[in-house]
Amino acid sequence: MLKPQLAIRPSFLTHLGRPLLPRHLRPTLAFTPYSTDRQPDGSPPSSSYVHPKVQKSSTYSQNQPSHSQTAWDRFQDRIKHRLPTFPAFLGAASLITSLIYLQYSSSQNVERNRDQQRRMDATKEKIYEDTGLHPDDSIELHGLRFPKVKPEDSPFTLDNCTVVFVLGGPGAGKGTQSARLAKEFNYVHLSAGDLLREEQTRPGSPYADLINWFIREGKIVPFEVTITLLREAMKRSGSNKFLVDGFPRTLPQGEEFEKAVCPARLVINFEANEEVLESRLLKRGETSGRADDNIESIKKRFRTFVMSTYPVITHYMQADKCITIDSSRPVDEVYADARRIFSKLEHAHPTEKPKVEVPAAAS
Ligand SMILES: Nc1ncnc2c1ncn2[C@@H]1O[C@H](COP(=O)(O)OP(=O)(O)O)[C@@H](O)[C@H]1O
Ligand SMILES: O=c1ccn([C@@H]2O[C@H](COP(=O)(O)OP(=O)(O)O)[C@@H](O)[C@H]2O)c(=O)[nH]1
Repeated sequence: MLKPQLAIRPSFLTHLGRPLLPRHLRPTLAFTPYSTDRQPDGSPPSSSYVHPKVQKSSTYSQNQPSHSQTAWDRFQDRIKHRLPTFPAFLGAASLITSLIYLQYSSSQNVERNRDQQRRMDATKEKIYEDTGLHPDDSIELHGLRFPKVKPEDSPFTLDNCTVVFVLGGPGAGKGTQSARLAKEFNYVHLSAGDLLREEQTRPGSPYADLINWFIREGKIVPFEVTITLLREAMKRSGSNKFLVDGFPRTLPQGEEFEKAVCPARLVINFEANEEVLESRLLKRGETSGRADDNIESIKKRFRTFVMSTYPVITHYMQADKCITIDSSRPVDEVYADARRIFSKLEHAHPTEKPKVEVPAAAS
């Protein structure tokens, strides 16, 4: 009985080399039939014994290379005798080329990095000479260089504290109402704007130019500066009840403050339309001496409020932590609503806002 047996033993190299050969040189799979019958001399069947009927039709004449040998056969022979084949040669060549290229590019990188380092050192020296601030400990923003503030250097977390954020557009009456509330309900009133203005005029403050520029432009001073000033003021006060007026100005500021210092108990939003706000601010500008109470800065402040601060109010409204008071009414009327809220705050459940009905702001 004849059984076919694969003469080509599958190996990685035969598969590797096969596609490189032109189609007409590729072998068709040749079978070397062998017999399971006993051999003519009576010895047991052997895979090396080829039946005479099929011996002639075999593609391979066993160990003897013949003139009709194909390129594939020669390739097979080379593998068998562990001689280098074309794909192996190609692989080795590409490996060597890659190594040479890697070596070349890494030496180029080293040179480029050295060059960059030299340029950075020169710039740092110049910054140090020009500003007296060490470049590694300072930041440049809008052409202004100021020392890096690291709130983690002065950690301050309050346990058992009550913080109420007082928000609203510029001129909404945050400062006016907060001052009265703080007095009556024994809170410490911290106006972020006032703290920044104090820092701006403090002799030797490295942040003076920076704060001046941001306030005049109606932009929000980098948070690290403001939170540091707030923390210092909170520490100094020795209290644990704060009305934080005009802060947070952005969502990340609120998140950071609540995480690092203390969660807000409540948010009061004083609301009035831009027409009312503008006329109040222009009037205040006649005597306030503030660099931002002029029409150009006011317009910019309105834009910043809508873009950056209103989302903070919306966020706390959605969290059911915010009460809005119509502040376009006279000061006393506004205060009457505000004090009703604070009267109930002490007795309200610590996670709930006080249930007080206040008239909606006119749109
Ligand atoms: N309810 C009000 N009606 C009229 N004027 C007000 C009222 N509340 C505050 N003001 C005045 O408007 C200006 C802005 O008030 P302020 O409390 O400084 O606002 P904010 O702190 O929100 O900028 C101040 O001159 C203040 O006296
Ligand atoms: O947390 C704050 C509070 C205030 N400001 C700056 O201080 C200015 C005045 O703020 P303030 O609250 O004193 O006045 P408002 O604009 O609300 O009338 C703002 O326009 C900002 O430039 C800031 O950058 N971060």
